[in-house]
Amino acid sequence: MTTIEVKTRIKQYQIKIVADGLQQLGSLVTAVWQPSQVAVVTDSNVGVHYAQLVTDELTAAGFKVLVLTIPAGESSKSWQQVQLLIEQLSAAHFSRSDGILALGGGVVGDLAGFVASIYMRGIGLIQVPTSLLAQVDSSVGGKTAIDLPTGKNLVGSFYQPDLVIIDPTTLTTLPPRMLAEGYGEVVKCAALVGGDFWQALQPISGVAAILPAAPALIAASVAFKAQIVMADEQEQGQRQRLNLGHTIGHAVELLANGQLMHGEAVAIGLVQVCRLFAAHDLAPASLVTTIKSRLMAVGLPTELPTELPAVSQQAVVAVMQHDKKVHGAALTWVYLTAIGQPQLFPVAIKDLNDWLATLW
Ligand SMILES: NC(=O)c1ccc[n+]([C@@H]2O[C@H](COP(=O)([O-])OP(=O)(O)OC[C@H]3O[C@@H](n4cnc5c(N)ncnc54)[C@H](O)[C@@H]3O)[C@@H](O)[C@H]2O)c1
Ligand SMILES: O=C(O)C(=O)C[C@@H](O)[C@H](O)[C@H](O)COP(=O)(O)O
Ligand SMILES: [Zn+2]
Repeated sequence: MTTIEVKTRIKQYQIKIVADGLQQLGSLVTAVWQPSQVAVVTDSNVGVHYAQLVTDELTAAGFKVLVLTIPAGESSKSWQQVQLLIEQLSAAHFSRSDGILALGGGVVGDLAGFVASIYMRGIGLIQVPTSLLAQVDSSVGGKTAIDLPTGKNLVGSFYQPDLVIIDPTTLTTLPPRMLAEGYGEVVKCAALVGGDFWQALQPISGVAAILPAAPALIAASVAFKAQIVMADEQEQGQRQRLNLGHTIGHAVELLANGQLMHGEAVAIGLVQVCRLFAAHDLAPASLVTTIKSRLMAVGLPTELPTELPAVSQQAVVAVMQHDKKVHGAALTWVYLTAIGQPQLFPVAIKDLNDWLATLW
């Protein structure tokens, strides 16, 4: 078992990376929660595999369990699902002594985390991520969110969990496309860190190579993210680096309307931001091929999806104006001058069209 400590201004918790952690869930959870009611929020794919095991473990440990299943997919990060979950918690008389255990990918974690943060102004939350993306990124750091038609994650909170239990064994049921998209966030993280982490990606070729490397990739990603979150929980400064590839990625993901997964859109965003800053002579052009080769090695997309008419330059610029890195009249970009060397760069909103012109 690997344990990583996270200490923020108001919360201290542990991230535990445990092979077969679901089989030990009862004892892991009782280390932080007294027996009470637990709502296991999961989705229609993940619940089939793991809801029974989790329920049995929690019940044996003395908890009363309510399983709440949402439809799988990004469209569940919605007001409608927030309302449904909250009404179900209230109908079951959940109190502030009770908690939510988010069992699933980033969609479940973001939605259930948001609900935990607003129901009764905040109840207990444990993240049990089951996708690679959620294990390397979304379960850690306390960002919770739902989407609006105008942009990704526009409603949410910073709400740290009481515990994160990462069981890499759950990745054995994850479909290859989802394994690859989670790897998109690993490439982002390794590109920010550089050094041994970046070197560790060089032998990974083909989706099948991700699974055996996963425990080490998860530990490296989570350790890095925890450091950033501890230094800047609410993204006033250096946490913005974790948004590398997301300024274009989030806009493309939203406009693709379900055709691209988050990690796929981030993969496109990573390569395109390197192209953009190279075109403006602010970064070496060689970075484009360096990043692209790691993403293409597992079959991730790297080009703007020009076959989707909704993803036009004009539409991307319009969506970017809702990016949470807009401060006043400028949007802060994250880019790399080298692997392991992220930088921030503000661009005036009024200049975004011209700024992006080289990409289309
Ligand atoms: N809060 C954050 O810091 C943060 C960070 C990165 C991404 N995100 C968000 O996370 C979301 C993407 O997360 P995701 O890629 O995990 O998507 P997801 O939650 O939709 O999961 C991907 C698919 O895999 C399935 N799945 C998950 N685990 C499985 C398993 N073990 N076995 C079988 N099927 C499984 C899901 O049902 C879904 O169909 C996006 O909404 C993104 O904005 C949040
Ligand atoms: O944790 C963070 O901070 C990140 O930026 C991680 C991102 O990978 C993640 O997609 C996050 O949800 C993006 O947040 P947003 O504030 O840009 O919506
Ligand atoms: Zn992301």
